[in-house]
Amino acid sequence: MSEATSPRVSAQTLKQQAAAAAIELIEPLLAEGVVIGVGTGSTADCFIDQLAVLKNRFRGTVASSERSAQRLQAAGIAVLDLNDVTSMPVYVDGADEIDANLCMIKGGGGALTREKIVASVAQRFVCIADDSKLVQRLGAFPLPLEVIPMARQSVARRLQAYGGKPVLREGFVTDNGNCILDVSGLNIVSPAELESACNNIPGVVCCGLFALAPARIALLAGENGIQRLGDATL
Ligand SMILES: O=C(CO)[C@H](O)[C@H](O)COP(=O)(O)O
Repeated sequence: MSEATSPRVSAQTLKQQAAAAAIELIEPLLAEGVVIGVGTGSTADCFIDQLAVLKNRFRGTVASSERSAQRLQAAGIAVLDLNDVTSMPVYVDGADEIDANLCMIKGGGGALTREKIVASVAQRFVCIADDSKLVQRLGAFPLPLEVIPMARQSVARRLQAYGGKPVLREGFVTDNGNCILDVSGLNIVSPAELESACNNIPGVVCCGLFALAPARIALLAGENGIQRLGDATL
């Protein structure tokens, strides 16, 4: 890459900046008894690392993956079973793509099902990412679907009927013991309609579209600072 086109700020720094913006946003919510939902991925890792400083100011977390649970525990942050938690004020996670309506494609790390479950219990989803994740239309990133292994071929045929090109994520097993199909070539005109359609395919455990319940706030870090989309207040 030439000097003229090389970014001034590294991708890792942008992720840390997005995570820091989320910490600043949620800090007023922290109190004894409060549980925070925590996502999965390299940006969520930055959030976990920064949340560790505040670990004595809230009850604990629910993690969206074994990977995040391990990182939280290593940081000394309590990890709770979702079955022991009735409410969470916020869920913080990254995304593979996000559009202006705060609909997302998630699941690049394969944790989409637990991410959607934990997010569904939280009152609001705060998406943190570098601004390269902001797209005009979702779908350049292959859409991940978690699928029951016995149904991977039948699900793949149904996705082909939608114009998709499903590829099995080789050698990958989700935390729930299932496989992932990464589907490219989809023309995602209506993310919510496609999410509903995928949800209705027998054998699909979870679709990586988060459009029926999009993020409420996105904090996108770029060379010129944090771009905030969505609700004006938390
Ligand atoms: O959905 C996810 C994991 O299943 C992640 O949120 C998504 O892949 C973004 O990850 P990263 O922050 O590493 O770019």
